[in-house]
Amino acid sequence: MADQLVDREVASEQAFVDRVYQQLERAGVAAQQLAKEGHSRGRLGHEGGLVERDAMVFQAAKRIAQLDAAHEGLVFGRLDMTAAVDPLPRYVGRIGLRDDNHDSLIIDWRAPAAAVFYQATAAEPHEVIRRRVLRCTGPRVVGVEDELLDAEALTDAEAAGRELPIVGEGALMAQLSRARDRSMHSIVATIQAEQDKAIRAPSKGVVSISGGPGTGKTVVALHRAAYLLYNERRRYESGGVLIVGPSGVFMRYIERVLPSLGETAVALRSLGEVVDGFRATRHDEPAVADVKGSERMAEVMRRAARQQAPGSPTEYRVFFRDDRIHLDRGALGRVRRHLMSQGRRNKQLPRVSAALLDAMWRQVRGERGREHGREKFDDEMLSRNDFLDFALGWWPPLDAPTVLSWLRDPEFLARVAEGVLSTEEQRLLLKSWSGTTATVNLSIEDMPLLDELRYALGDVPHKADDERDDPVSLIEGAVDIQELMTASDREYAPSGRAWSAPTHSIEDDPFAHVLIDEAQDLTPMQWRMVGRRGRTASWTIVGDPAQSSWPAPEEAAAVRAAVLEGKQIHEFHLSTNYRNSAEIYDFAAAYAGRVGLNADLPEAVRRTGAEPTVITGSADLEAATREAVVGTAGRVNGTVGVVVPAARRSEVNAWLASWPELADDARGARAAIDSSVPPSGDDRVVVLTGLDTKGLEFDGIVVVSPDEIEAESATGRATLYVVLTRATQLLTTVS
Ligand SMILES: Nc1ncnc2c1ncn2[C@@H]1O[C@H](COP(=O)(O)OP(=O)(O)OP(=O)(O)O)[C@@H](O)[C@H]1O
Repeated sequence: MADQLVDREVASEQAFVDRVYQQLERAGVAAQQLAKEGHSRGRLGHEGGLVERDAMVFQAAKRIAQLDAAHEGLVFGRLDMTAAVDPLPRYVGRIGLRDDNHDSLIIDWRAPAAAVFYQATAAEPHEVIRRRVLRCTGPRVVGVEDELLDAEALTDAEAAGRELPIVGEGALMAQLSRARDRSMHSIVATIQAEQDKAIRAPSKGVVSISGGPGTGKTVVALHRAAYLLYNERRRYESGGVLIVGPSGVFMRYIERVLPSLGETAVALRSLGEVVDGFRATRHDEPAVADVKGSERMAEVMRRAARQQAPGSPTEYRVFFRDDRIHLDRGALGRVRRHLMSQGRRNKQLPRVSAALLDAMWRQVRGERGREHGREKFDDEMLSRNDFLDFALGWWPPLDAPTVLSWLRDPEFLARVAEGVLSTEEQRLLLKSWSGTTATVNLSIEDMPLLDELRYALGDVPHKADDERDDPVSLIEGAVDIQELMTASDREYAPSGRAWSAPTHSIEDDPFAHVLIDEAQDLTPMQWRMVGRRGRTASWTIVGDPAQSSWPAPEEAAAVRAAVLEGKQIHEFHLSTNYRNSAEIYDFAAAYAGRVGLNADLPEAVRRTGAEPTVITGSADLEAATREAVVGTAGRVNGTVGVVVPAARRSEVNAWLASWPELADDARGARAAIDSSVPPSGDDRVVVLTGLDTKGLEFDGIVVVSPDEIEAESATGRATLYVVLTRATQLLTTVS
C-alpha cells in the first residue's frame, strides 16, 4: 500500500521531469541557434557586426555551458504552498527554465523565490505545507522524500480537494549515507536553514563562516559563490570571483561542484597558484615555512627590491668637451634614492636616463660645454652606446623571480635581513633555496614572497606608458627584449632559464569577490598576497581555528584584520557535522579535548553503529596496516585514505603497491612511490600525509602511527585532529 503510494508519487513527478527535459532540449537548440546567428553576424563585415557577434556568441556559449552542466539533478525540489500564496506546485532546480508560454517551469535554486525551499521549518513554515526532495539519477526520478511543515494547512488543503501525501524517510540521511567518490558533491537539494543563511548573506563586506569539521563550510562557500554570481551577475561576471583553497588536491576535489552549478566566471586557485603565471605544488618543511610565512619577510622583500642589482655597474665616466664627467657611487646613490622616492622601481624606467643626464649635466662646467646647451648634450649622450649600456645595466627592468634569486647569495641575504631575521632563520632560507632545483622548483611558501616583490618592483611599463618627451630609446629597447618572452615561454621555460617570470600585470590582479577556504591555515604573508586581490572586493572567509596548521595565529589574525580593514564583517556559524558518523566524531572530539585543542564541537547527526578501531603495539606495522587497509577497503564501497607521517610516505606507498589484494584499488600507489606529490588518479585507496587531508573526506580512514603525525610539527595535534575527522564511515588507527 505504502509502496503503491510511493510509486504513484514517483510516477507523477517523473511526468513533470520528462516535460522539463523536453524543454531543456528545446532551450539547448535555441542556444545553438543563437550561437550560429552570432557567427553569421560576424560575416557582415562591419565592426558593429563583430561586436554583436562576440556578444551573442558569448551569451550563447554561456547558456550552452549552463544547460550542459544542469543535466545532473536538473529538478530536485518541490514546494506545495498554502492556497492563498500559490495553489500550484513550485519546482526548484539547478537552473531556471520557462515553458513555451514563458511561464516558470522550474525556479533557479538561487532565485529569491526559491529561498523558502531552504528556509522553511516546521516552526516557521513560511506558507509551505509540504517540502519535497526529488531524488534523480540523470533524468530518472528514483525516489521522493517529503517533509510536512504545516499540518493544519495540510488539513485545510485536503478539505479543499488537494492531494498532498507525505512519503519517504529523509532526503538528508539518504544524501549523507551515500558512498563518496573523489570529488565533492553539490548539496543543493538538502541545504539546511543555517547553511542557507550563510549562502544568501548580503554581498557587502566580509561574510565569515565558521564551524567545526564536516559542517559544510566548503560546500556552503561554493554555493555562495554560485549564488552571488547569479544574483549580481554584472558585478561578479565582469570582476570575477577568486576561490582560494589549501592545495591542488583540494581544488581538484571541489572543482566538480561549481561547474555543476553552472558557473563560468570563477577562478579556482590553490595557494600555490594565486600569483598569475606561477604554479607551485611543493611545500617547504615546517621550520622553513614558518620563516617564509612570517610578516617579517615583507620587510626583507621590500629591502631586496630596493637594492642595487648585483653585478651592475657602479660608476660611469665620459668626456664632454672640456669636462670629465664622473658618476661615482655617491652621485649614483643620490640619483637612485631620488628615483626610488618617486614610486615603484620599474615605473621609473622611463625616467632613468633623464635623471642620470641631470646629474651629469651638473658636472659640465666648462664654457664650451655649457654653450653647447643641455639639449645637444642629451642628444650626444643618448647616441653613445656605452651610456645606453650603462643606464640599462645600472637600472635594469626587473622581475620578481630575478630579485628573489638574489637572496640566494648569503651576503645579499644578510644585508637585507639584518635586524629582521636571525642567523638561523637566514640559514634555513638559504638551505631551502639551495641546489639547482630550487631555482625552478619554487615552493608554495615562496609565492607570497614573489608577490611581495612584484608589488615592490611594479610592472615593467609598456611602451605606451612611457612619458612623451623622455628620450629613452634605451629603455624601450630593454622592454622589447623583455617582451620577446611570451607568457608561455616563461611558464614553460626549460630548467636552463632559472626563475620564470610573471606574465600578468599587477593591475590585472583584483577580483570582485574573494573566497578563502580553510582560512585558518593562511600565513600572514599569504593573507597579504590574497589581500591584494581583494582590496575593493567583497569577501567570503571560511575556516575552523582548531584545524589550523599555522603556529602563530595572533600574527595571522592581525594581518587578516589589516587586509580587511574598513570592511564590515558578518559572522555565520554552522553547528551540524554532516560528514562523520557520530561514533567517529565523538572519538575525534575526545582527542581534541584530551590534547587541549580549543575546538568548536559540532553535532554529528548520523549513527552507524561502527565504533573506531584502535590498534596499538603492533609488532609488525606493515602487517597491521595491511589488515586494517584491506579490511576497510572491503567494508566500504567508496574511497579509503591511508594517512601517514610525511617521513613514511614512500615506505607505505611501497607497501600498498606490493599487496595483491589492492591491485585494482591502488594502482596509483605504484606510480607515486618516492614522489612527494600525492597520487591524483581515481584510485579508491590513496596514501596521504596529514596535511594533504585538509578539506578532503573519505569513506574509510586508516591512520598509520598517529603519534608520529602528532610529533611532526608544532601544530601536529591540530593536524591529527583534522585527520580523525575525515572519515564518513570507518576509522582505524594503527601504531
Ligand atoms: N546540507 C547538506 N546535505 C547533505 N550533505 C551535506 C550538507 N552539508 C554538508 N554536507 C556534506 O558534508 C560533508 C562535509 O562538508 P564540507 O567538506 O563542506 O565541510 P567543512 O565544514 O568544509 O569540513 P572541514 O572543515 O572538516 O574540512 C560533505 O560531504 C558535504 O557534501
